[in-house]
Amino acid sequence: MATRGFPEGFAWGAATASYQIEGSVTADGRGASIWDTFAHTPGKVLNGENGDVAVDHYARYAEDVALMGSLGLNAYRFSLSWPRIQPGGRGVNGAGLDFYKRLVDELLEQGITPYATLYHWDLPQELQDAGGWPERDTAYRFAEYAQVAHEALSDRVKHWMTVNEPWCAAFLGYGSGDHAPGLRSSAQAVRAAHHLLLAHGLAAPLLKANDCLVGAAPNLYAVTPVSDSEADLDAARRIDGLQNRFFLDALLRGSYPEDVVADLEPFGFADVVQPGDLDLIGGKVDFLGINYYSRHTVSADPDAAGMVATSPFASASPWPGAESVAFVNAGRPVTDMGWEVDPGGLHEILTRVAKEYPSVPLYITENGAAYVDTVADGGVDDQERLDYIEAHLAACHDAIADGVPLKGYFAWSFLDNFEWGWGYGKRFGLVYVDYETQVRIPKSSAHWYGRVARHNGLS
Ligand SMILES: N#[N+]C[C@@H]1[C@@H](O)[C@H](O)[C@@H](O)[C@@H]2O[C@H]12
Repeated sequence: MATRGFPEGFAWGAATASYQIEGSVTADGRGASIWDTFAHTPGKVLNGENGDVAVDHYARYAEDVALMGSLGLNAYRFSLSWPRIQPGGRGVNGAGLDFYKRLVDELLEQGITPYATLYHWDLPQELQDAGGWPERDTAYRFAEYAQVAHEALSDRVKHWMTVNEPWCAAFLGYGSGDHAPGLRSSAQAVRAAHHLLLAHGLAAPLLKANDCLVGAAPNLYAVTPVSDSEADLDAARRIDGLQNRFFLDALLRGSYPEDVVADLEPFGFADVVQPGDLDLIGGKVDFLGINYYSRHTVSADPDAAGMVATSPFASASPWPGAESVAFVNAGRPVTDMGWEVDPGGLHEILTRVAKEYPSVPLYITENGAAYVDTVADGGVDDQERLDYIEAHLAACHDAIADGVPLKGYFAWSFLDNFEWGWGYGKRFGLVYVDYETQVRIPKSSAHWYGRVARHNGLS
């Protein structure tokens, strides 16, 4: 019995993404994505690993959904592979859509509510060849893709997210180059950031048809200066602006923060936004997803590279707006990613968003931790990951008690999977995957989380 109960109907889920788990990258007409190209480029992914096989979810989806059901999850967040549905970024590949129809039918059969993300970074390569996200037309191609997917699935999928972590897609993909397509241009990065939001704005009205709800899933961080010096306070303002307020204001208010626009002026940002764009972008969500992992603790440092470890090859070039900002460790325990464990930061983000952007239902669309896992006696005892999730769920419970309209939580991730630049070197899953045999082993955190879901709360 839960002593710290959550609201009735709370969504207890786990999250994944297409390129990270599916594999079968040429099956049934799938085209190449920028991550196929990037991962096959030497020096971009640890040990030269890629998502060609991943964890074979395209073939094993029924087994994986059955495992979700047996554990007790009532929701599942997954992403659609754009190049599986539109191989060259245009048209319709029925065989690609059929996979997602099969997947959704398995979920519904298990009583699991599907939450579909349209863009989790696997842009069709042909659209990148035509300019990618810095090119305004890509936003219109996305809206067409969204229409195709929605027409095929909206009879069964009622929760849609347009873009996952547009900050990563823009600033790591086009700014630092640590993510696909691996370009390093601040001007391109800020263009990409706006066009990802424009893509959301163009698609959102289309996705509401057929009684559907639409959201987006930005990655938000609590941000703290190392001191109250003017320089450190400004460093925190800049990072909070670019990481959080740029996306929250656009999505929820239909505006960009003036200070952030000024910070981005050197990169030509003012030329990117066309009249009417922000009216298209703002106020379209029925809910907001929040991906939360940790807090940024920052200081002003003219010699700083301004990067958080997002890949083993983290470049020295800062993402736009992070010049002369150092990201420091404040002494908290860290996960295998080197990210500080700070559940208080999640409570801070939730209560801040609820206060500053009121009346928007919220979901934690990603939260979780990488730790080194070891199989022993046929099981995996991942107490650190369990403790991480429990502490963050306790922060969610406190936030709800403080009036935050939190409707669900998705652990990242259901399965160990391809962790972008880290390849298979970082395990975030509730379920362990033996990458040689593809055998799944629910970790102790999976069994515990399933009990939390079934009891709708923490003990
Ligand atoms: N790194 N890391 C883990 C996790 C990544 O695997 C997801 O694909 C992203 O949405 C987000 O960055 C978070």
